[in-house]
Amino acid sequence: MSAERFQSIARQTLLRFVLCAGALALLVFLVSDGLTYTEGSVFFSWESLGYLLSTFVLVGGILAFSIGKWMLEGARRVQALQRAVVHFSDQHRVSLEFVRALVEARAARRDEITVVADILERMADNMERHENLRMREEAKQHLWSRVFASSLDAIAISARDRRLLTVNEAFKRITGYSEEEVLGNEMLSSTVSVPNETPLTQIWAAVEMNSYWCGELLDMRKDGTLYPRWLSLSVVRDASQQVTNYIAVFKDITEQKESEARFIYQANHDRLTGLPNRHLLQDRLSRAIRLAERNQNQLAVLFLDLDNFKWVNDSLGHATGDQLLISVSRRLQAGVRASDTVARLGGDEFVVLLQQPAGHQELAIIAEKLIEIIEQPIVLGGYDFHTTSSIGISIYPEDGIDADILLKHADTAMYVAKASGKSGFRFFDPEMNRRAVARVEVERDLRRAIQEQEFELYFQPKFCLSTERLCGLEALIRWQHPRRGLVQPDDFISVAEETALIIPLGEWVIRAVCRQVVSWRDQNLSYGHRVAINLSLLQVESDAFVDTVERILEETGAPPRLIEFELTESMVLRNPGRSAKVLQRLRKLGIHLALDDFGTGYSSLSHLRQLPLDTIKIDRSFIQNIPNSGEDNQIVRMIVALGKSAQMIVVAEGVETKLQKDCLRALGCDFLQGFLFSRPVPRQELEPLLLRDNEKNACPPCVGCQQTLSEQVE
Ligand SMILES: Nc1nc2c(ncn2[C@@H]2O[C@H](COP(=O)(O)O[C@H]3[C@@H](O)[C@H](n4cnc5c(=O)[nH]c(N)nc54)O[C@@H]3COP(=O)(O)O)[C@@H](O)[C@H]2O)c(=O)[nH]1
Repeated sequence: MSAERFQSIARQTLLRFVLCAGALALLVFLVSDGLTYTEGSVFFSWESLGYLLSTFVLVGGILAFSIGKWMLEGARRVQALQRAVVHFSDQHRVSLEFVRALVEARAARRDEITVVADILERMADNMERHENLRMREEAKQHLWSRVFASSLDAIAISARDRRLLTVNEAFKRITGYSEEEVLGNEMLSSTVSVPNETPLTQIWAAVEMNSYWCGELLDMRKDGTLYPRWLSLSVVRDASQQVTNYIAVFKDITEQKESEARFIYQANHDRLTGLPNRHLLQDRLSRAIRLAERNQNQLAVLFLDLDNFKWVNDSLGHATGDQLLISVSRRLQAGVRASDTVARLGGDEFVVLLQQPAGHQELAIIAEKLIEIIEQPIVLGGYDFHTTSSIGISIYPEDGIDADILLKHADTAMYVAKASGKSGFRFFDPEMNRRAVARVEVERDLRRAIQEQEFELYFQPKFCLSTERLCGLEALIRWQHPRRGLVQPDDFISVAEETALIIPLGEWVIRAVCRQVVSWRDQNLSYGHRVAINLSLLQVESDAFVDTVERILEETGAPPRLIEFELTESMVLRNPGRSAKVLQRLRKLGIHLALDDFGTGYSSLSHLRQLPLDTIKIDRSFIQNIPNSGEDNQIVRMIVALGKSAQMIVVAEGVETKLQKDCLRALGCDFLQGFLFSRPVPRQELEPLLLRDNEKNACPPCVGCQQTLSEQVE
């Protein structure tokens, strides 16, 4: 089709549309193959020109082509296309709505399609949209000014020279300055300091580079008071990326800082005493170590533990225990320099960190002083209360070069101080550490040994002085360690007691003895009156103890009269009221009760008389010095006399010489036990010594045996 013909068709169509449908514009395209347009033109009615020029003229033919192309495709897809929207993304984001689109195919020629677009209401829509946009813009401006005014955060806007142009209400409230007073001032001019001493120039450089900076600054109010503020500083740039303004948004973070400080304080201090806790102590100790390393100094860690705190807590209650801890913490603080640290690790454990001690001698003086000030009476619940403490000392660098090791070694030394009689102090030495490590191994092995039943009983005979015959046995535990061989009780009983493993271990001993006495009875083997079993404090204090004993007796069928329990004086005196009750119950079961190691606990026999005891065993320490020590002779004589007057059997333990034996005979002892007669021996060695015929070989009546014999007859 020629260009003239195309123009002519277009004009005719335009005319028809303008006349018939009030069309404002006409787009005419020539599509040669039914798909691709080859030519196009846009015609506008005179009425529409006023509106269209501003937008369409700019894009001219290209726009016409785009619209035409779209319409062609649209028309093909939806034959009856009535309504469609096309968006053109130019700067003004013009949206054209084609109200009606008609496709008119001129049948005469297949390659000739005239697309007529009737653009109606478009301009009115555009106008309305422009108006809406303007109003929205105004509303936005209004909203922004309200946000600016009512923001709780202070906002300050400066020009590109950083001189303030405007500030909001929050700014005035926080800083105390009016707008007039700060306009023209340089932004951030009231800053006093920046954490980490970052210079302001560095902050501005960061803003220039990243368009943003935020951080904490210390600022001065108009009244001269300082406050921390959290500030965000940003840059406004124009289209050519030139800085036009700076915006500072900040808030007063005093409260936030205070609550942060409170949180940090709580995380680092003991709630009860206000002393540094373990966490803070470790931090201070690590710093002190670094400093000492730099300055080639020493420092010392004193680990302090109260000797009877558990008793206070259990007997006088937790409130009293708390009072005691507060009082101790104050005394400790008063006892050292302000530059030293007193910390509470928990419970009754305190640590004193001493900077630059002069040496062992000075440390010993300080430790003694601390023990002494804690020993001063403390008024608890209206009463004067005395407490003692034990201290372990470790020194940097000789005992360790890191915080954990120094604390661990001071703790080990404290443990040794406590074990060697309490109310004292000890310096750490490597031997202590070796023992501590060995102790951990013993505990681990003991747990396994209890599972695997690696224990066995040895028996040490007791002899009657008047008849010189076997009159009883003491059962003594031994541990057949798979690696270490036979382990003596002194090497594991204390660990078992500390770890409470003595409860299952003690139960094993009682059960094993009960089974043994039944077995010997069944074999008609006589060992005298009974077999003694050593008890530990923890067993006696355990609520279930008497029930356990009763159950074992029932389970094994062992006659209670064949069993004797040995308790030490210190065990009984620890809680006399409770001990008396336990002993009464055991006595009621028919079990004999002996007081072991008598004479070491300074208890009066009159006190002990109130307990249902059958036997007292004079401690080996008195026996070993007789007959040479007149004093010990005297003590043994007295114990024998007191025991007799209380109708108790008196046993002397640790008899090693004939002289001792003769002396004890002269002093009137009933039974003797000791290496002179026999060491503890295993069952296999003992059994050949046991007598076959009960009747014939039983210990004949003697002063010491009267009581037991009468019971046997019963
Ligand atoms: N709670 C438990 N404690 C127990 C148990 N078995 C033993 N023990 C206690 O262990 C301590 C050490 O016991 P052991 O090594 O068996 O020593 C006993 C005797 O061998 C020793 N002894 C006896 N005669 C003499 C002597 O002439 N000289 C001398 N140097 N030592 C001698 O005394 C120990 C028995 O003492 P005691 O108990 O006071 O009668 C020891 O304290 C045991 O109590 C257990 O099963 N449970």
